Amino acid sequence: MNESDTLLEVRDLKVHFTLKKSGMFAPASKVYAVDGVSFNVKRGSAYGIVGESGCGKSTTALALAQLIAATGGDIILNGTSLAGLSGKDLKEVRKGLQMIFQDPYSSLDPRQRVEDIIAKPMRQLTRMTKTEIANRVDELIAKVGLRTEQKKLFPHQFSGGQRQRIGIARALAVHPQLVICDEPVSALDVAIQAQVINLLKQLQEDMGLTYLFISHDLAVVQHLCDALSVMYLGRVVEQGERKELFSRPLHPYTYALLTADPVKDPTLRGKTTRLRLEGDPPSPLNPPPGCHFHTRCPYAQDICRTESPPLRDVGQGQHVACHLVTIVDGQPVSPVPAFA
Ligand SMILES: Nc1ncnc2c1ncn2[C@@H]1O[C@H](COP(=O)(O)OP(=O)(O)OP(=O)(O)O)[C@@H](O)[C@H]1O
Repeated sequence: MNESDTLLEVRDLKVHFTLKKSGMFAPASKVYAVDGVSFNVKRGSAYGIVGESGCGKSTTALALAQLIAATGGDIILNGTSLAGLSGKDLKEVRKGLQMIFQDPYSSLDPRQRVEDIIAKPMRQLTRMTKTEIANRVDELIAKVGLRTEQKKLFPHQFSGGQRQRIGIARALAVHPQLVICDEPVSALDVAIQAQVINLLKQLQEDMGLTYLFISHDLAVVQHLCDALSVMYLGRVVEQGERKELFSRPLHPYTYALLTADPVKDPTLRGKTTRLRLEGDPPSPLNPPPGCHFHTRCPYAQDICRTESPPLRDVGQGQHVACHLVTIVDGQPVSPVPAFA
């Protein structure tokens, strides 16, 4: 990949939350919400981050959007490290990183008209004139499929899908370099989900947008994303291009996610053996030693219980953090069965 193709580099990102002591002599405890996450996002692409609830997806998104502070690591946008930026420089970077949130009900100010909601980032972050802002509001409203006269309405006068369209227009208002979508459709009905996903795809084609797309739903990620990382308990367990990862998952956790609901993905019907995960993920307050997944992995060996597997390049852009994946004749061999 050419250097200039990379819009975002995330290097060893860590977000550890320190919890208040429960008593005077109790030790302070830490939540290892994001614990050394690295990935690259190509300009003009859609990059997915998937995993179960609590694996650290939203925390990663918030840290990237500079809405919470990272504990460690670096975020490099367009070749510029964001570590230690402040004041005007930080404001400029924030402009380039806009978010679309999960809940279109709570993410829009109920007291503001739609035109003011969409205009707000332009008023705060740019020097655009009133006329320029008004024209851009009209342009964005049309782009997301709403009618111009609807700009005078308040959020409660819209359906969930329409509100998410307003959230998308607001995120695009200041021409962001990266649009971070945190579960943008999971609060919507299935039929509306498809409409919003198609709108995001259309906008990407029309405007050359780059997305970071956070979702627990692999079907949505498969539809929209070019490459992805699979997270488990604060770490990336597997990453690669969509085609490789969906046709040949190597990590037992990725395999379990992909085969969890074979009926939902018709392309996998009849080709997979289901790997059912028992129990919930352990707490990020007290992650298990070694591979975090070993407590739920049917293939776990002694080494998995003691040594943390690094994320290794296994060819074709695929990376996996599993002791049990080996390379034979240049090809990765995994303990999970290959799809038929
Ligand atoms: N401000 C905070 N203080 C302490 N712990 C936090 C805080 N924010 C998140 N966490 C914890 O960090 C872990 C990761 O949370 P996060 O919301 O990033 O996960 P997620 O994968 O996005 O899950 P979900 O889809 O349910 O939001 C969870 O255990 C969560 O309880």
